[in-house]
Amino acid sequence: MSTDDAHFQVTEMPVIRALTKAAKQALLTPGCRCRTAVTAVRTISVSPRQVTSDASFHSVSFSETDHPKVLITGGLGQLGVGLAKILRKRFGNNNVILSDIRKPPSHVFHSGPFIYSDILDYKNLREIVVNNRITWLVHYSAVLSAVGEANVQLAREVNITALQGLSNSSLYLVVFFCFFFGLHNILDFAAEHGLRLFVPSTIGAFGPTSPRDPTPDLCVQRPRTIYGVSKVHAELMGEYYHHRYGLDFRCLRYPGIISADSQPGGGTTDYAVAIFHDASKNGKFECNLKPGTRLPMMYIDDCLRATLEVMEAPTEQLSMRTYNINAMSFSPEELAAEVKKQIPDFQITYNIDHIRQAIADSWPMNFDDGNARNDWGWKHDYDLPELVTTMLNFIGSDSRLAHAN
Ligand SMILES: NC(=O)C1=CN([C@@H]2O[C@H](COP(=O)(O)OP(=O)(O)OC[C@H]3O[C@@H](n4cnc5c(N)ncnc54)[C@H](O)[C@@H]3O)[C@@H](O)[C@H]2O)C=CC1
Ligand SMILES: CC(=O)[C@H](N)C(=O)O
Repeated sequence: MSTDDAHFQVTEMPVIRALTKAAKQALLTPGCRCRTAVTAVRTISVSPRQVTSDASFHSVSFSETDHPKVLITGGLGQLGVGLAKILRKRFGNNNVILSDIRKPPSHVFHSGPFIYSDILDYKNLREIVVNNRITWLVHYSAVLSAVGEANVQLAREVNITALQGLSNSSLYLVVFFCFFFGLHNILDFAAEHGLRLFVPSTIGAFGPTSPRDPTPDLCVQRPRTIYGVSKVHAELMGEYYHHRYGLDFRCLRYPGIISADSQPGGGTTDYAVAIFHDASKNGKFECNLKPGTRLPMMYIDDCLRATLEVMEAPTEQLSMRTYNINAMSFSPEELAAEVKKQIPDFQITYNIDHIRQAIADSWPMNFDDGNARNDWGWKHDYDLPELVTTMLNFIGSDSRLAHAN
């Protein structure tokens, strides 16, 4: 026996035995999340398809004329605060709850309901959904592509699993026994409570063997990042729950999203946000992708409007449950040329981040969103010139305001 094997036997086997025993007991113990998950899945396996239409199965009654009551998870990232703003405008301030595991800045905290919610904690999520009579769930929590490659374990936990702080061998075992899945938590109680569930996917759900110019909705999906793998998993699980249990699952594959007043959370397309801040402040930018790297992109207002539109689309208009959406495609050199039109002295240099470059080289260059346009009328407002003008105006006026204060 090698030293490593001996070490494994001494340190890991008792852990595995103890976990096996605990997991078996837990499955038989009322009140355990493991049992709850099993119960939830069993319950929904005879519903909502098989119950009669007048059966009072769901705890939430939701007529189409009511405003939805929305919970946004992972809401303090690049997209959540903006989404809460447009949903609150439409449905009323108190009907949209923003949640995250981070402390909100004071302007967010005072702009409407905010609640702590860790998507890894099934009981906490369930309480929030029940106590607030949530009818729409927007599941934004995620670890993005570049951060995910730097920390695969974290990406796997947040994007797929809900286990923390366990060694790999015990991790697999407990996952197997206990069904403690983050996304699966969400799917289970979304189905159980009849929620409309939105989970965003990404251009990163495709890989080097997908057609890249353009990439259609349905084609080979073999991503090479943990982020992409977790998003394909979410697409497939959501669609499976839709077909199997009638879950109202809706999913858009977003391109890289560009925003002025919120920072991106560690993705491959982040350069397309940073360039505007650096151009505005210093007149120069060091780009971490090669000049010709073309990727699909979208201004945040288009992205958030698309999200609201697909959530409001009548079911009969949705021939699919996962749609590509797109607005434009450009490379760093094309973006720099457009910025230069407004800041003539602007200079771009290149210092390639090889991990991000490899990711970008495996992603779509152009995104075919014809199905979204045909089915529910998707139409973008911002092309490259409008994007650049809007971003520079916003950042310019913001920094002028900061200087004045
Ligand atoms: N921003 C973009 O360019 C794109 C975003 N998307 C998707 O849209 C969604 C939102 O994206 P962003 O706002 O950019 O992400 P982000 O990375 O900026 O924010 C993610 C948020 O999730 C939170 N979070 C992490 N672990 C959590 C946990 N255990 N429980 C609850 N919250 C947790 C973080 O605190 C963070 O505020 C993500 O699912 C992302 O994959 C898809 C394509 C493009
Ligand atoms: C396109 C995305 O999903 C995100 N912005 C990333 O670059 O990881």
